[in-house]
Amino acid sequence: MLKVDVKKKYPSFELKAQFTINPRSYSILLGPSGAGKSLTLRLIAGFELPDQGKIIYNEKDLTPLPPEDRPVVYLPQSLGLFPHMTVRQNLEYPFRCKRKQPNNFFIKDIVKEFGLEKLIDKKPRVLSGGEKQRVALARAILSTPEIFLLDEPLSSLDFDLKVKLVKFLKKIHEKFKLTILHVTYDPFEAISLGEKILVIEKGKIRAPQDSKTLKEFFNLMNNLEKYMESR
Ligand SMILES: Nc1ncnc2c1ncn2[C@@H]1O[C@H](COP(=O)(O)OP(=O)(O)OP(=O)(O)O)[C@@H](O)[C@H]1O
Repeated sequence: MLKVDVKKKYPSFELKAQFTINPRSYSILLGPSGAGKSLTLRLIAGFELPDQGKIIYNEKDLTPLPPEDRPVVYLPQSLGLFPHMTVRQNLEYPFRCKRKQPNNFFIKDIVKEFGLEKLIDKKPRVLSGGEKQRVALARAILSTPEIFLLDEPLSSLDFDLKVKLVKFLKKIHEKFKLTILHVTYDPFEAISLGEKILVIEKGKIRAPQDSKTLKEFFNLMNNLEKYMESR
């Protein structure tokens, strides 16, 4: 289990985050722009350090560890694919990073699962938004982390593609039994994917069992129908 209990203060923003993530669960951190979603992920990944508090994973304190020693992968909004490398080279990167020979059986499996066969020798600049998302997710899986931190992974996609990738993420989550924390401002993504939805507003995360949050959650569900109709 991942336990987050941290505070971080900037001159114009303060984050107080206290929540837990269960193993193999799909959790959503839902909130508007500027609420502190990316900052929360960056604290868990170790790219930022908290002013107070700790991040504990399976009884181990991750707080003093550098990003490379944490059992997490952080998938940024920009995806971080290497533009000068082909899809294959991007997928091999997690192995090279750990100074290991690429596991070609594992790569082949993932390429098939993610439908990347025809893209394998292409460079990221010629891929569509959805294809880039799939390559980035495939590469994240090949790095075999224990926790996936996905920062608005579907935000740049049109609605039809988003629906496809939502289904795909669900399938991948179930098949590989992943622990995912997915950040979004989109209630559709939250409700479609989240087994647990944490709501963040102005740097404060409210636990899902909190009644106000639940009320908001049900309002979101009611709004979902209207949202779908409006597309
Ligand atoms: N290194 C930093 N220095 C100063 N302020 C920061 C820093 N990092 C984040 N902030 C502030 O923290 C607030 C939350 O930023 P964050 O990127 O977490 O928002 P977000 O919820 O992910 O928004 P978006 O959906 O637009 O990406 C912002 O007001 C931002 O200016």
